[in-house]
This record gives sequence, C-alpha cells and structure tokens, in this order.
Amino acid sequence: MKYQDTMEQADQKLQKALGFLKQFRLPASPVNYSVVYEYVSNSNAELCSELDADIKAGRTIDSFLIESLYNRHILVADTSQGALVKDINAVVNATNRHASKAQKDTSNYITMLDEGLLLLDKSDIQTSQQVIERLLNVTSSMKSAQKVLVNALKQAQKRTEQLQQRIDEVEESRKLDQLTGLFDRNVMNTTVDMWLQSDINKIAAIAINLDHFKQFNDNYGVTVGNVILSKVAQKVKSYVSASGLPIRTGGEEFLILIPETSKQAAKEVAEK
Ligand SMILES: Nc1nc2c(ncn2[C@@H]2O[C@H](COP(=O)(O)OP(=O)(O)OP(=O)(O)O)[C@@H](O)[C@H]2O)c(=O)[nH]1
Repeated sequence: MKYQDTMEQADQKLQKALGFLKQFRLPASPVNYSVVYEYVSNSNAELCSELDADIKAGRTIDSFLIESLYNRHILVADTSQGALVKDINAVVNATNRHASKAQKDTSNYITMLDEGLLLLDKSDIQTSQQVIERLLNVTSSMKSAQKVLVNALKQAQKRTEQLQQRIDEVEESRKLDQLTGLFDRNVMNTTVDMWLQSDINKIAAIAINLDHFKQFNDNYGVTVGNVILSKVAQKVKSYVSASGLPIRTGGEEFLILIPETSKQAAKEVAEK
C-alpha cells in the first residue's frame, strides 16, 4: 500500500494540502491534489525539491506545472514501474520453481545412483543387469529434465534481457518532458554537474521565452498552446547538435546548453 497514514495524519496533510492549493489558486483536481499531498508529506524527494525550486524561482505554480510533476514523479513510477516489478517477479518465480525442481531431481538421482551402486554384485549378473537398466532409465529421465531446465533458463535469460531494455527505456523516458520531448531540469542539473566534473570549462547557455503566452492561451485555448509549445520545442531541438542539451525549464521557457563551444557558434544558434 502506497500511503499508510492514519486518519489523523491524513487529515493533517489534507489541511496542509488544501492550504497550498488555496495559496496558489489551484483547483483541488485529483492530479493537483496528489502532487500536493506528496509534497506536504515530504515523501517524494525529487518532486519536493523541484517544486521548492519552482516556488523559490517565482515560477507560476499552475496546473500545467503540477501536471508535469505528476507525469514525471508519480505516474511513471506508479504505472510503468508497477508493471515492470510484476514482470520481474514472474521471471524470478518461474526461475525459482525450475531451480527447486532441478534440485529435487538431482538429489533423487544421486540417491538412486548410490542405492544402485550398492546392489551391483559381480556374482549376481542378473540383479546387476536389472540395476544397470534401472540406472539407465533414471539417467535418461534426468537428461530430459535437464533439457527442460536449460530451456527454461534460456527463456528466463531472454525475458530478463527484454525487461532490462524496458527498465532502460523507462529510465530514459523519465528524463524527458512529456509534452515536448525535451530534457527536463533534473537532467540539466545532472548533466551540468557531470560537465563541470570533467574537463569541460565553458558552457554556452541560450534562454528562450515565449512572450505573452498567457494571453495566447486565453485567446486560442490551451490545446493550441500545447501544440505551439511542442512545435517550438521541435525547432529548438533541431538547432542543437548532438553535444548540446535542449531543455524545457518551465511552462513556456526553454534553455539550450552547449559545452565547449565558441561565442560565435553559440551566437549563431541563438540567432536561429
Ligand atoms: N498551453 C500551455 N500553457 C502553459 C503550459 N505551461 C505553462 N503554461 C502557461 O504559460 C503561461 C506563462 O505565463 P507567464 O509566466 O505570465 O508568461 P507570459 O504570459 O508569456 O508573459 P511574458 O513572458 O512576460 O511575456 C501561463 O499562463 C501558464 O499557464 C503548458 O504546458 N501548456
């Protein structure tokens, strides 16, 4: 169970969450409420630090910003990871089942071998022949069981590789802003840290802000606003070479970071 708060604790958080929603004039929609509930519970470190940074930077805390936090820090974790965990459990359970069956088969086989070897007797050819025949039968069933085990292990290995690929994909998609497909601010922070720890000592930053976007949304509606944002993002991305980083830093704010570039080259990208 995700939340294990008592009635009293949940009630206290409800009051805090309502206070937050009221302060930022946010409707108490399910998405807004769950993000704010996580925030006041202090239970999701990445979500909390991002929202804190947004508040500190004086960003507009609106339903768009909250939904973006929800998609990246709650939804992805709940659905994709939930399904993945279920699949991983299935592979682990199947492998365990096969492993314990193989263990049982092997120990039965060893017992039968030991018992058979004791019965082998040079002077009693007939009994010895019967024992050898039985041992041959047992060995043949053991070989079939081993084949089944090897196949099961091969399948488990294939499934594990597929799951690893899905885990990598989920990890990758978590780094991207859902609407625009650009990187988000978490990726920006970790990449800049990485750059600064390496030999890179020059980073060009180009900030892009769409003016009067609120007015635009009011005039044409948020759906058209979303289309514009994603088109602008595509353009921004197309101007950045593989070494650069196109980021959606806020609702209608973008940033391009380019490491180790000349002023002139950065200016050309900015002019585009
Ligand atoms: N359609 C849409 N609108 C968004 C999204 N994220 C933020 N916004 C809106 O973008 C607007 C940004 O408003 P402001 O920060 O005042 O910026 P502005 O209206 O462009 O004002 P200036 O930058 O001063 O010209 C707000 O109305 C937000 O609701 C989004 O994902 N989609």
